[in-house]
Amino acid sequence: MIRAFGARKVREAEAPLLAAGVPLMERASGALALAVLRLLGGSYGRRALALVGRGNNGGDALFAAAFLARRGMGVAAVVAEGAHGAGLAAARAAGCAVLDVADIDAVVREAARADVWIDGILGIGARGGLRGPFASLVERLEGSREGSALLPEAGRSAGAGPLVVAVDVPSGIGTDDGAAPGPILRADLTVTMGAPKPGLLLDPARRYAGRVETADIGLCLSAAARAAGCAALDVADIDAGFPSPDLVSIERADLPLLWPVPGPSSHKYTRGVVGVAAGSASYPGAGFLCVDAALAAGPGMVRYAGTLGSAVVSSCPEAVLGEGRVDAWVIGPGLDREALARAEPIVDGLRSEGWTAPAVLDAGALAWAERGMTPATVLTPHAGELAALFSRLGIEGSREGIAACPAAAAKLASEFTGATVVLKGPVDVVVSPGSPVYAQSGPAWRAVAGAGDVYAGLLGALLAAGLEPARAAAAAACVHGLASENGPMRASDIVRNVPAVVRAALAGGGSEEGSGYHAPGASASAFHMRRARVSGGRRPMQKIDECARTAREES
Ligand SMILES: NC(=O)C1=CN([C@@H]2O[C@H](COP(=O)(O)OP(=O)(O)OC[C@H]3O[C@@H](n4cnc5c(N)ncnc54)[C@H](O)[C@@H]3O)[C@@H](O)[C@H]2O)[C@@H](O)CC1
Ligand SMILES: [K+]
Repeated sequence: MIRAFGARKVREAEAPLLAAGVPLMERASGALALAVLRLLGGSYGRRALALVGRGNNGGDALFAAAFLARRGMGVAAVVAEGAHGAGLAAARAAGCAVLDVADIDAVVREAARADVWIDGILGIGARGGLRGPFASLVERLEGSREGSALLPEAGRSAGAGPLVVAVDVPSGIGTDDGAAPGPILRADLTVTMGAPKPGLLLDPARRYAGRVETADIGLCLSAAARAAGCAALDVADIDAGFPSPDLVSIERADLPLLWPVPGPSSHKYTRGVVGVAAGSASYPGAGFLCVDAALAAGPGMVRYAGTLGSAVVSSCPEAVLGEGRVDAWVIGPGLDREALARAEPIVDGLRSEGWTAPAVLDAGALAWAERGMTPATVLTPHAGELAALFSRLGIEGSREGIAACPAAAAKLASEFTGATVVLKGPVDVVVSPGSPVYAQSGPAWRAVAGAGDVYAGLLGALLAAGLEPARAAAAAACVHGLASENGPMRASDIVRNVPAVVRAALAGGGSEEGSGYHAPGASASAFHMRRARVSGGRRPMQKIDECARTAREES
C-alpha cells in the first residue's frame, strides 16, 4: 500500500523534529545526492546542473550539489536572488559554479554539458505553477530535450540527453491535487522526502515524476520510518499518533487483507448476492461482460435483472433470473432507453431507502445521481460522463477541466452528491466521504470498450460481500488494472484474467509491501518504496546521516 501525505501533514510531521534540531535537510540532501550518484553510476567525469529555487527545496538541491562537487563532479548551481544562504555557502565552498537564472543563455549552455539536471526550484511550498525566470528557463530546457515533445508519456532512456532528478516533487506540480499548471521539467527520477506526495500518484502531475524513490528522513509518516527510528524520537504512542494518509494506493500485496474469502460457515447468501441491471437490445455485450465480471470476482450469486433475460443465462449459466435477495446492485452499463425504464423501479427502491443500500450507478444510470446520496452509492463516471453529470447538476466543469484536475473534480462530485465517486481514467480516483482518497493506476491496455462494464461488475461483487465502498472501489480498480497487464486484450480477456490475478495475490504472489511498485503499464511513472529493515543491516537513515556527516567533515 502506498500512503501519500499532503503538504500540511508533512509540515506537521517535520515541525517537532526541526524544533528538536533533527538535521532534516542534511538527510534530504544526502539521500538526494546518493540517488543522483546511483543514477549516474558514479561521479568522476560527470557534470550536474542544479536548478535552485528560493525555498528549502532549493536548499536540498544546494547541499546535494555541494556533496556531489566534493565527490568530484563538475557542478553548477542556477540561483535567483534569495537562495538558501547556508546551502549557497556550502555549494560555493565545495567549488560549484554559481549562475544567475536571469543569464538564460549561459545556463542553457551549461545545461547542454550536464549529465543530470537537479530540479530544486519548488517543493511542497509551491503555490500554483512555475512563474518568473525559472518558468522561462524550464520552457527552454524542456524544449531542448530530445524526444520529450514527441513522446510525452513514454519516459526516456539514458543517453537521450541529460537525466532529470526532481527534488521532492517535480517543481510546479500541485503537491496535493496532482495539477500540472505551467511549464514543468519531466523527471526521470523523483526523490521524495519522508513520504510520497499525492500529486506523485495523481494525473496529470504523476506523468512528470518518472520513477519515484521515497527517501526516509525520519518523518513519522510511514511504517518504514517507524521501523527506522521514529520510536527513538520519543513518540509515545506511535500508532495512535500516526496521521492518516491523504491518499492511498492499493497494491497487489494488500489484496489478501481486502479480498473477500469464504470461511467454513460461508454460504451463497453470506458471500453476497449481486444484482445486475445492465445490457440491452442495443448494447447486449455490456450486460454479459458485467455479469461475467461479477461472477469472476467470486460472490455467492449474481442475479440478472436486465432486459436480456435468458440470453444472459445461456452465456453465463451461473446467473440467476427473477426477483429475490440482492446485497448490492450494479445498474447502468449498456442500458438503452427501454432498459433504463425497466431499471427505474430498482433505482426508486434505492432512493426510497435514502440511498443507503450498496449500489453502483454506472454509465446511463448516472443520470439518477442527485444530492442527498450516501457513500453506499458508488458513481463510476469517466471524465466525459462526469462533465455531463456536472452540467445536469448545474456545476461548472468541462471535460478538459476535469482531465486537468481529476482528483478535485471527483471530490467536488462526491461532496455535491454525498456518494462515493470513482472517476475512471488512466488513474482511477476514488473519493468517498470520511475516507482517504484512493488513486489506482492501470495499464493503457484497459482503455478498451467494455472495460468499464467489467469494472462495474467487479465492484458490485465486492460491495455485495460487504466491503466498505471506497475500499471496494479501490480493490476492484487494483485487480482490474492487474488483470489488464500484458495486452493487447479485449474486455472479456480482463474478466478471464481476474481469477488468476486474485488467486496469485491471495497465495502471496504479490510484491511485499514497500519492496517495489511499478504503476502497471505506466512506464513514465513507477514507485520504488525504499524500506528500512527493523533489524539487521544498516538503516537508510543512518547511512544518509553518515553521508551528511562526511560531507560536513570534508568541508
Ligand atoms: N523544512 C525543512 O527543513 C525541510 C524541507 N525540505 C524541503 O523543503 C521543501 C519545502 O520548502 P519551502 O517551504 O521553503 O517551500 P519551497 O521550497 O517549495 O518554495 C517556497 C518558495 O517558493 C516561492 N514560490 C511559491 N510558489 C511559487 C511559484 N509558483 N513560482 C515561483 N515561486 C514560488 C515562495 O515564495 C517561497 O519563497 C520541501 O519540498 C523539501 O524539498 C526537506 O529538506 C526536509 C527538511
Ligand atoms: K522540486
